[in-house]
Amino acid sequence: MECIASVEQLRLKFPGKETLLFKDLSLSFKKGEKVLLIGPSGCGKSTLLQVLSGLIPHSVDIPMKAKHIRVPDNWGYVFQDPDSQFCMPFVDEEIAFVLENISVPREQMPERIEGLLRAVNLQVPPHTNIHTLSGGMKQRLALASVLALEPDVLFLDEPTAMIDDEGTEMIWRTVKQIAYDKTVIIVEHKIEHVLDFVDRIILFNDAGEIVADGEASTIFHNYKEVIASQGVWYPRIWDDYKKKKKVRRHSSEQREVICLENFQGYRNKEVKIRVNTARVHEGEWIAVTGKNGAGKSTLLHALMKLIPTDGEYKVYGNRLEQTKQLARRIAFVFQNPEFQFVTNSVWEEMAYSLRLEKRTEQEIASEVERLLKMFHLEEQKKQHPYQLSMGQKRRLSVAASIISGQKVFLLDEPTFGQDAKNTFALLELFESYREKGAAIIMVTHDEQIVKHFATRRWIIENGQLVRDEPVMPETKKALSVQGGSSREMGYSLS
Ligand SMILES: Nc1ncnc2c1ncn2[C@@H]1O[C@H](COP(=O)(O)OP(=O)(O)OP(=O)(O)O)[C@@H](O)[C@H]1O
Ligand SMILES: Nc1ncnc2c1ncn2[C@@H]1O[C@H](COP(=O)(O)OP(=O)(O)OP(=O)(O)O)[C@@H](O)[C@H]1O
Repeated sequence: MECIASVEQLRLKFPGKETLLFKDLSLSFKKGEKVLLIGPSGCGKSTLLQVLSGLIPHSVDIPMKAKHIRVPDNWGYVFQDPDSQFCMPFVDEEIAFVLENISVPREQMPERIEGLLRAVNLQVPPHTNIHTLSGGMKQRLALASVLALEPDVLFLDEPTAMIDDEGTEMIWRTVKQIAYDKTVIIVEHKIEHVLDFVDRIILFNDAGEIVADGEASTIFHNYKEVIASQGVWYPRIWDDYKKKKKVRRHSSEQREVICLENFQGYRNKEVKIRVNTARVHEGEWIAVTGKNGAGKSTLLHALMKLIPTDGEYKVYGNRLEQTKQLARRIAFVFQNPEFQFVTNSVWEEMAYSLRLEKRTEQEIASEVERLLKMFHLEEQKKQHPYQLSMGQKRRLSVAASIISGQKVFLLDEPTFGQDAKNTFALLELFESYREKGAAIIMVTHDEQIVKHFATRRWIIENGQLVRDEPVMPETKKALSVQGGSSREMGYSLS
């Protein structure tokens, strides 16, 4: 079959880095092939997609060399971070911009735009400001605007990382229908949704080398050990994890941490989140779940007073009115890690809040180094936070928020875009804090995380906390009879 994209002996080195990311990497893709790229966080999956599409070096000037590169003529690219995708302020204008580029007559545009929004189930008026969309809504729009192009080759870089389960299923159904005869190259950690679609899977190791390349139907069988050793997701990984999961201990302390009564959060003077009554205690892990756009991030923003609020809200019995006061008690991880970064290097980002606390340089250095190691970011310490891979950005945002030692955590999808190794390590770190009495409120779309780690669940629907329930006790019972430790699986952060 005809080759549509390839690289031969690719060598690439990021400025300021001592080592090559790819050392003579050769790879080719056939027309119509559906390929999934998997590998640990930071191994180079996104970079490779950018080389294959020609974005590197044409739009992003990175020194590279290759004996030969074949870039397809007509391609579409869904970026890992939807915010970097958009060039217009409104939803309809964003898609119209793409349609204009492929010469669709103006009078046909409204119908085409509505059809595309339906295809990704983005239920907002077409002339909505993109800035007001939730993370998952933005990802739906990013995909709609790429589908509008009708490209021969689709590069999809974790296109559903922030999309709810139902939406993820629906979006892949749409891609499968629209792109059944196209070439599709996918990077995706949520592999279960694409396994029936892809023909071929390529596994990379930490050094950006190919360690397995084969048919999708056999690769997990033939290379199971090497796949597991790289710490990437594979089918039924949670079953293996459960077998080795250590016994969960419940904190005996039940001190009240957060109290909410008739609490509301506003955006543009409109109530966007309402909580009639809720309590959070030490030792609780609350999973906040709900569809894209339901109001989960808005709830966390309200709890940090990043948006106007009213009603009763106490933290350890105190009414704290300012974000600054709250931040001393509560570690907050934003949904988009980039919104959090305030300095020019990974090291400085980690040191930032310790400097505010006027810690000594020696204390800062020792704490920063300890966490860099724990979060697998040592090699990146001099890099600008924006130059990290998505998984690394996510880990930096978590590490920088928890470094001050608060005991209450508001976490907005802290594991999205992570490989398995780092996901389990992060979850276990939080679990160790919870066991010692911390309180965790965590937004997630991952039901496995809810089942295995949460003690309670808050369901958000249409801007309201509609259910507050304990997580199925039999799950916890099942877990507590399992022995072993996570360390045996190599999932520990430390
Ligand atoms: N502009 C840059 N300057 C220096 N290093 C960079 C730059 N961009 C990326 N890197 C490094 O290159 C490596 C590969 O990044 P890439 O985003 O391709 O990884 P990835 O496999 O897609 O990871 P993830 O699964 O975490 O998204 C990372 O270690 C990253 O820190
Ligand atoms: N900056 C903003 N200005 C106005 N409205 C906003 C803003 N950010 C979000 N919204 C709206 O508030 C509602 C809730 O959004 P929110 O981001 O809280 O959803 P979410 O449940 O976190 O979704 P997701 O799962 O996609 O992250 C949505 O209707 C969204 O369009």
